[in-house]
Amino acid sequence: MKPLWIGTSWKMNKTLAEAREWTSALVEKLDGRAPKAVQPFVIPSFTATSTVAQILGEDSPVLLGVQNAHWEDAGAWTGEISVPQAKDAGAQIVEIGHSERREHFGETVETTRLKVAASLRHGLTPLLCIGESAEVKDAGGSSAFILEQARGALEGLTEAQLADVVIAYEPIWAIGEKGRPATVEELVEPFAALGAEYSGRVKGLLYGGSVSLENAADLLGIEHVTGLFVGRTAWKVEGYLELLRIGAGHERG
Ligand SMILES: O=C[C@H](O)COP(=O)(O)O
Repeated sequence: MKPLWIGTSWKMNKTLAEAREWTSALVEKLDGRAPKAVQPFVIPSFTATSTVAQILGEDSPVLLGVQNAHWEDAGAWTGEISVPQAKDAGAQIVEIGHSERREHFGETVETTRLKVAASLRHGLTPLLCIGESAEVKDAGGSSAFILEQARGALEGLTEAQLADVVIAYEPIWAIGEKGRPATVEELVEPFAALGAEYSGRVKGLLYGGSVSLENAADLLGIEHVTGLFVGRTAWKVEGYLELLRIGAGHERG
């Protein structure tokens, strides 16, 4: 049975002192072991990547990621970082295509495809985020929309490469302060569509968007869901540890 992936992106939050505090508390509580059948991961801001890597230490049960990386290995791309630089700083995961990057920073299906390929080329796990707007959902187009995003980004991969990819379905309407938590009923169909195409072929099919201590267990119970990608609830380490406990206690069919 593959582990449940339970992780957090800090988005544009946390000073180095805050990053140290969160990570040190996590390391102390985990004491070198991941909770049963759970793969924890954390995705800090770029500035904290190497600090978090040092605190996690070598052979940590917690994987480390970056929130974005360019598809070129180096060059005149002001403001960007490359996958080799992310790897050099200690990252094992590259988050790609979060809706905030698609909306505000011009991320497209084509750039997500290039970034997935670059991550795999350097042996890092692409964490591909997909998700539809409220307008697309209201028009009944959620599953078709997210499948198009996934297929576009993963086009041309071999089965072996696909097996290194993690997909996170994060409906835009469910993310952040302005989002509304999705009900289990609303997520069954999109996950059935994703599961029909990718279940068993990718490393994980995660759900993200207003995950809380109240809804986490129910979300993990949705067919084909094999993990959670969490923002606000995990930014306090106690919240993250509680989510890991919920994951460890989850009975899988
Ligand atoms: O990357 C995480 C997601 O965007 C979810 O954020 P949230 O849990 O604060 O809604």
